[in-house]
Amino acid sequence: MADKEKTFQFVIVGGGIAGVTCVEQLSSQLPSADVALITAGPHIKAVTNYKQVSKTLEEFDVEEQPSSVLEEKFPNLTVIHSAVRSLNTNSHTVETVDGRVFGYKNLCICSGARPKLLAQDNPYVLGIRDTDSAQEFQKRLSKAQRIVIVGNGGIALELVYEVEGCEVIWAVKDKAIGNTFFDAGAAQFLIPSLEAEKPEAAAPCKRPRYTTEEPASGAAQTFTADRTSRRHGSDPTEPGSALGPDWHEGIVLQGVEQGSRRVSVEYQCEVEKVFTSEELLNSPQQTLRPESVGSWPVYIQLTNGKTFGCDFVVSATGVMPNTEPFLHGNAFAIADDGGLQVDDHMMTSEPNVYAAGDVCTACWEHSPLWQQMRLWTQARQMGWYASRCMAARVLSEPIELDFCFELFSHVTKFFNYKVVLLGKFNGQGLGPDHELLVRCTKGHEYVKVVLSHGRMVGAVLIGETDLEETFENLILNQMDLTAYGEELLNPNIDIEDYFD
Ligand SMILES: Cc1cc2nc3c(=O)[nH]c(=O)nc-3n(C[C@H](O)[C@H](O)[C@H](O)COP(=O)(O)OP(=O)(O)OC[C@H]3O[C@@H](n4cnc5c(N)ncnc54)[C@H](O)[C@@H]3O)c2cc1C
Ligand SMILES: NC(=O)C1=CN([C@@H]2O[C@H](COP(=O)(O)OP(=O)(O)OC[C@H]3O[C@@H](n4cnc5c(N)ncnc54)[C@H](O)[C@@H]3O)[C@@H](O)[C@H]2O)C=CC1
Repeated sequence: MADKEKTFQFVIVGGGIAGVTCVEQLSSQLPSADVALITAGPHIKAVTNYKQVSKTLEEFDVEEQPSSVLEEKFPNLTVIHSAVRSLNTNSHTVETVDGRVFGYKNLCICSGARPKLLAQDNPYVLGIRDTDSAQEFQKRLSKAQRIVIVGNGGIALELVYEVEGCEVIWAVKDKAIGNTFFDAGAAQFLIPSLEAEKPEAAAPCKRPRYTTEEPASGAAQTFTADRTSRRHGSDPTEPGSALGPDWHEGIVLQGVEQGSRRVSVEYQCEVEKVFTSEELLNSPQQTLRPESVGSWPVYIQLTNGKTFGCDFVVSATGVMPNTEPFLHGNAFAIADDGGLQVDDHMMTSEPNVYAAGDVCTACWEHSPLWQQMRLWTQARQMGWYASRCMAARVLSEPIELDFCFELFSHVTKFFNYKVVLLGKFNGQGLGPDHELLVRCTKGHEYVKVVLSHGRMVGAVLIGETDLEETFENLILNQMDLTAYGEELLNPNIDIEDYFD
């Protein structure tokens, strides 16, 4: 191993939302500390226009910026453009792929996650994570007549709604769509949107997009995924930062045909096998051969006995934390989902090593109203809190678990509806010991409240319900709502006034 080039007080690995938030907060709190950000690509993801909407709900935009913007803002910061190849927690050093070695006093790993693909090396199976993979998807889609989307979470929900001019077969394991966010009732509310035309010219998105081209010096960038160039200087084998809210706005998700959306859902099935045309022709099991054999480049056999030919398969089947291979050789405690276990100070099992964002698994005793989901907001919150924990340790100050981990909250958009999820929105972990109240107006709104022992513990709000702040308060103050019964969702009562 080469000699140590320099030892920094803080080294942060990863230029996604978790790593960049961590760097910004550290540099603001400890302006004289020596901080290094090690990240593979030339760009970083920065949170802009941050707005605390209520006690726990937050909104912000995301900008992909050249890392020089960060260095100009924080003179104490050095950005090292290379991926980490290995970490040695005994010697407190990291080695980058370009052979340089840096020492650290405190390290925060924010290396994100990568798609957990159904078939790792199959060229016809794509995952979507960063700008490059989104571009590859768009390029392949533009020539496609039929694709199969496997998975029932965030990416699948976005794609089935957005893709046009191409037949989409959507294979889901469950009885209803969107299992990571919704119950069957909400799914039923949303399904008609798949058959309806997309509303004309959606309001222009205020969030800046992500780029693929070198910007004018110091400028933030715009995503134009019809360009085919790669991120300059980036290694295509290294994962870039994850896309985020509204990533698909501004890129054309259009297949080879004209016309609108055509989606058919295959419920309660998994993938048995993915075959190429040649493999099918050579298969001894004649029954596996669909009539179309030879006309598609790839075939997918589902556990419901059906086989579909298609141009390619999108594996939207969740993510795997990025710990391989650079953390090998250390004794990190790893959670069942593959994440680095962190305690309530975002510290891993290795001394002076913290982690934040998609790469980590929150292993402290959670508030009864919070759960981890690998989301943009949680990446920001964890990066921010990890930096505060590191600073508190250096300053020998006490620090308590941040309030943002009290209540799970997520605002997003699916099928052109605003979606707000609060607390145990799907009764997670409550067993049969809970009650649901639902109010639904077709095509307008879906409101579900989860009650446990008369107290509100979660809610799903789809549409412009304007209920999020009141419900957030009711969940946080754990008021006994037994006396209100179903009146709680009576549309003729102004609930905000009621609980004022
Ligand atoms: C298509 C898509 C849509 C999404 N939509 C939403 C949404 O609407 N709302 C929402 O809340 N969340 C959404 N998410 C999830 C959200 O984007 C992630 O949870 C979040 O960005 C994770 O941030 P992170 O900083 O932990 O990781 P990442 O953004 O993945 O950043 C990790 C960084 O680490 C770097 N890195 C990796 N390995 C190394 C290494 N060995 N050495 C150096 N650097 C390394 C990478 O280059 C990258 O810069 C979406 C995700 C995807 C893929
Ligand atoms: N609007 C939002 O909040 C969005 C959030 N995201 C986030 O981005 C990340 C990646 O998104 P997704 O890949 O959609 O992950 P996800 O975790 O949201 O969903 C994964 C889905 O794949 C299914 N699945 C897992 N293994 C499978 C298998 N072998 N066969 C069939 N189905 C399988 C799961 O049941 C689940 O429905 C997630 O962290 C997600 O939360 C992504 C898009 C939008």
